[in-house]
Amino acid sequence: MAKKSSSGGFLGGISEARKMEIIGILVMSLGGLIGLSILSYSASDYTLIQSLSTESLFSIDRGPALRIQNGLGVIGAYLSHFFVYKLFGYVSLIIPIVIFFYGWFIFRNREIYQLLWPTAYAIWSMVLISTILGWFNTEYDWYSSVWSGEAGIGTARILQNITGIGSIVILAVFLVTTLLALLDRDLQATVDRVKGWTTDIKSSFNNWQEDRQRKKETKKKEKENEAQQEKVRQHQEAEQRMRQQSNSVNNTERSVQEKTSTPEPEPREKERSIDEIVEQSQQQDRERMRRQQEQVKSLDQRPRADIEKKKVAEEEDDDVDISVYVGEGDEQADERELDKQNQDKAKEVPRVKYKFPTIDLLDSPPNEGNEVDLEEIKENKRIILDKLKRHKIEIRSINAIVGPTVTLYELDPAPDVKISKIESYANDLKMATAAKGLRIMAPIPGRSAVGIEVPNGKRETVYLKSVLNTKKFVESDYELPIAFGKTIENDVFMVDLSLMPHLLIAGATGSGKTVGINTIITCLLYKCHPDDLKFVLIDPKKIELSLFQKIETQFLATIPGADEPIVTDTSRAQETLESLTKEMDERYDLLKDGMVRDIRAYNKKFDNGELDEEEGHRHLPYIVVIIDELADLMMTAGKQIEEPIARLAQLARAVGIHLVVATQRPSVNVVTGTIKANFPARLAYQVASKVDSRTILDTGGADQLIGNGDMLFTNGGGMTRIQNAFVSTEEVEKITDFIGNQRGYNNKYELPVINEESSSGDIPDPLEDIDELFESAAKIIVLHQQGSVSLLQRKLKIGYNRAGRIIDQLFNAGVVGPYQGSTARDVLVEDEEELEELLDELDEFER
Ligand SMILES: Nc1ncnc2c1ncn2[C@@H]1O[C@H](COP(=O)(O)OP(=O)(O)OP(=O)(O)O)[C@@H](O)[C@H]1O
Repeated sequence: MAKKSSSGGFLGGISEARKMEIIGILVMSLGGLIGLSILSYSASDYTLIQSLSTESLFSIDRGPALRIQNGLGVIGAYLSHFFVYKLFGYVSLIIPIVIFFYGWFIFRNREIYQLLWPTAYAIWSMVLISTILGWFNTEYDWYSSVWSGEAGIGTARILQNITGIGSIVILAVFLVTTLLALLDRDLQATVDRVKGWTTDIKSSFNNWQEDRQRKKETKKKEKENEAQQEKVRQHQEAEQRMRQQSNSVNNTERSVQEKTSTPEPEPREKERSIDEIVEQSQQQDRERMRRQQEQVKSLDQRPRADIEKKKVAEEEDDDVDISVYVGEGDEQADERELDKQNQDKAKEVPRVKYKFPTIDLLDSPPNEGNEVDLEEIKENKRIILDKLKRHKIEIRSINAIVGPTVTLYELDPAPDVKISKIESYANDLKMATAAKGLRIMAPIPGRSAVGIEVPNGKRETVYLKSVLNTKKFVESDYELPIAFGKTIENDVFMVDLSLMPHLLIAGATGSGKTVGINTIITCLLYKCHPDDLKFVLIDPKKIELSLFQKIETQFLATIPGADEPIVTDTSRAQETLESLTKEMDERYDLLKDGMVRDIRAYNKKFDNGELDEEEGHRHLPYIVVIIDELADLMMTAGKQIEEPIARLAQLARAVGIHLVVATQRPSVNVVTGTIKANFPARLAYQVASKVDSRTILDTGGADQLIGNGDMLFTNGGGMTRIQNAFVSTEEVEKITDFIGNQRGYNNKYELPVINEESSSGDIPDPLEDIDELFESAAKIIVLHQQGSVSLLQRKLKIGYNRAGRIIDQLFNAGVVGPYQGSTARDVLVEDEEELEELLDELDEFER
């Protein structure tokens, strides 16, 4: 519903949208009436109205006024005299047409500034055409002045005075170029339209094929399901028979054992279908990861011929060639291209009026490209060769690739040199170059060369604008594109977060993590509409992400009743993560209901109107959860935080929930095995030690980085060194102001309410809604002597919330002790015998 205007009075009750519609109609009518008066212009009307007295206008007998031929009467006679006679003749018709269009734009609530260029074009055409017609009027008496008006004739005369007969040639040239400009625009538009049609036809054909395929698969699955259910039914019947037999033998035993072994067709089926979705999406992820790894590899193996090459003069005292390369980097896009694309994208979502941040909010780099210090390169070459010569290692040639932060020296050793030997002299080389951050790759992955990265004396800041304003970023069709920065070859390094699917970041304090997170968020803000993306920001340090509270109504998702848009305390963080797991479960149900495999297919189906809103279907935005400082959370809440993170990381990829988790302390008790196993994409800034580097990257290297956004990225395959793009706090502020000052959504995106009792230990009535798995759960807990939610999740293959609920019921029944934070609850029942007694008591109590 349109929001009512808050101002009081008569207009106070009218919504903004309705006001615009009324104004639009008024303006369109004005245009229509002026048009009518011009079209019905009659030269005699003006003489007639001059003879009319004011009284005659107000007399009931209209008399002479009746003779006015203009469709708008006396007013029309005046208006048309002004427009047709005084201004540009009938060509003045362009003016009411323009006014009409303005009215239409207001009526449809469209951006008026889009009419600026067409208005200028229309006015220019009006002056030009009336001048051409006026020119004929001045030359040929027979030609009526109503076509050009006095203004047209006047401009034609002035032109004739200045340029004589050449004036008609000039006018003809203007006319042709004006027409060309119009034709050109339309031609492009026509070509685009035709292209659009062919792609539409293609995509609907593909959709049709996909649909057919899907239907086939669904039928197959249904058949399988039926067969499975039949099996389960038979199994149940057999059990039933057995139960009846054993009933007479041992009544007590039956109650516990049978319930444990009875299969549950409904939840099983649900689990199975979720498993299928997960399995399929994992398979897709593996495939994507393989492609990304290939991409990274191809970066390493790229022929050097396609980058700009400069050769340093050879030195006299040695005969080793050195060639210096500077990557040309990615092609820059037109300054306005991203903005234009975003304007179109915003129009496609009429649900909310939204303007993407414009590229000019980002600072322009002071100078393009990085300077190459040839002296420094020569000096490093000399040191490297010198050292290696002393160890009798012969090098045939050297390539130096100058990146924004480091220069990579690629050494081509003589055939008899053992490459691993060079690595053993790493420390020696480090001492000799006195360079902090020297990294040796022996060999460079996929090549038979040795790489030595030496930091540049003067490093180049990679401005975010120079990364975002490239064709690569602008034209990318990634769902969640992140352009981290530039590689050593000056290429923009870009990934799709929706494919990664989660990202683990580590870096010592001051290494550039916060800037890195700001880069990630900014990239997403420049490419994603708030309808398609929400952030959940968890910031225990309280200040790092506070800048983003301004975009609350557009981009932030919170739990209901949250007092702050950014989560800063641990218990809230825990609640939020649990709520996210619930959102994930709900999304899986929606996907299952919609019979689709992932969020893309689901949204496509929903947007095509194939899913019913009344059945709870909705457009699902991606949710990017950013945790800045995992260590703080893990130290205070441990398992309570780890569990939902691991569960989200394992399962949430298909439903569009992605995690970006950063930590200063990548120690094993923060980045635990469970967390690591579920985060294949890792990003390391400079860390304090080799051990830290191993924890995050599974290998050394991050300890050799040199801070300020120097980073290593791996997605399970190779490792890429990147200089993180720099975005300043001021730039982020400008962007968040730009977005935050817009009206946004009436309601924030709220995550589902979690079952309070499952996390806080509130006590539900023990006799109400006892879970079917209650007794099985009790047995498991007593058997393992461990009152933990995750144990039940694993053993019973159920969700976190359900497991939590059962634990609370077990607490009420006296099987486990109270909630004790990060450690598991105490088990109060010693063995199965005691448990059976307790359950019997409970049975009696129920009766
Ligand atoms: N990509 C970059 N390019 C240039 N300078 C950078 C870059 N990233 C960070 N810096 C510099 O390093 C400083 C520290 O960065 P940042 O605040 O991101 O570190 P941090 O790892 O978040 O530290 P902490 O954990 O203490 O908050 C910045 O103020 C900036 O001057």
